[in-house]
Amino acid sequence: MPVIRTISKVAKQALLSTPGCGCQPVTVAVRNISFSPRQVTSDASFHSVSFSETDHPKVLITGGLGQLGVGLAKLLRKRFGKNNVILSDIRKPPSNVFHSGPFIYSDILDYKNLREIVVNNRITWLVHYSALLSAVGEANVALARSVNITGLHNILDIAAEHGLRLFVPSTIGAFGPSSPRNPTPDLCVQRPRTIYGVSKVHAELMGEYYHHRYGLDFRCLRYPGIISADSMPGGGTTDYAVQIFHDAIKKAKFECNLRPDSRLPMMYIDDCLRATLEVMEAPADALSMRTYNINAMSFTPEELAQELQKQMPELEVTYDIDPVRQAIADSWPMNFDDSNARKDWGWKHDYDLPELVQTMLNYFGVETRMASAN
Ligand SMILES: NC(=O)C1=CN([C@@H]2O[C@H](COP(=O)(O)OP(=O)(O)OC[C@H]3O[C@@H](n4cnc5c(N)ncnc54)[C@H](O)[C@@H]3O)[C@@H](O)[C@H]2O)C=CC1
Ligand SMILES: CC(=O)[C@H](N)C(=O)O
Repeated sequence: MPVIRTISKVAKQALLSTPGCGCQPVTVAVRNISFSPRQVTSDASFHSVSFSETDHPKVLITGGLGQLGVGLAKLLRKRFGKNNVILSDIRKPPSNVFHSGPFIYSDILDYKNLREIVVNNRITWLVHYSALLSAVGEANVALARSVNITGLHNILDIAAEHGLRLFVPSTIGAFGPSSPRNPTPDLCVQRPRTIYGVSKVHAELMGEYYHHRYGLDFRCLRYPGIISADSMPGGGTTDYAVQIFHDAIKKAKFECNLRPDSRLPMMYIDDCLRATLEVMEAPADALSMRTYNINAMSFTPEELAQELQKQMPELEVTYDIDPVRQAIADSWPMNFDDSNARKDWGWKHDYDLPELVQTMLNYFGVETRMASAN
């Protein structure tokens, strides 16, 4: 078993050369030692795509047809050029998305297909958005485990083999009932009670392990619940904060599936996508950690409804609690401490609750006027 012997020899040397007490991270760059974290045949060799900081990155976004991917592709294409950002998913793209830039089929559970896409397109940045979210994950644990954990393993191995910069989002859902909830710092107890949360803690730890062990340029932000106007959420606990706008506009009525006092951290999508670009562009030496909380605002359904009612006094909100979502919300952070992101790479949000509500209503107002003009 020549490959395995070589690996253990290199690993041993790396461990032995660790200075001091051995508590320093062992950084072994994949490209320097020609082995991959995945078991490979002895004649395989890996070449990282050399990415000079003056070049534009070539970006692949997985799970790109969900709530966040299309918006991120738009932002990155503005910055790096249309053809340098490839959206991928297992679903069929709507025609406006298909015609707005490169789109490719990619199932993250198909390792060979993923590797082919990375190689053929000379990908240098990978944004890994594929996932099953909290409520959908509880309804289908086996699939969530497979997509969120097995899929992540494929992504990590491919990113390490090809020297990619890898972004994987985590979430407020990576914390649980034994975490401090108000506020929740970056480093504290993480014992989530959902398969979604467990898979995200796994992603944080595996990404950081690959960073220390193989030199993978892993970057991770824990997103709050994200609110967007032109894309719908994919089955999470914070979805109510998007749905309320749609129902307010359509029917002036909204039935909320969380208790009126369920406080959760939230963020407008533009802040979330900008944070993602900013942390991806941050110089490595600015990052004292590889996983950061980011925050903007925290509110309850009642507070969101009151802010909306300032502009739409006719809006009626009732409550019909979904016990699964409520139990999840009760175990998540109420306020998020993102002081490390602010200190290390200058994170600053633009939208608080009043600006969020105004921006969402403006968006729908424009749409309504356009619809009635047609
Ligand atoms: N939207 C939010 O409020 C938050 C999102 N995040 C994270 O951000 C990322 C993106 O979130 P959203 O866009 O909201 O998710 P979403 O649920 O809207 O979209 C996920 C996408 O993954 C795709 N997918 C599922 N199985 C796949 C597979 N086998 N191969 C390839 N793609 C597959 C789905 O088709 C879907 O388009 C996720 O990792 C999520 O955990 C984190 C915190 C908050
Ligand atoms: C906060 C999240 O991760 C997501 N929106 C969910 O509610 O599952």
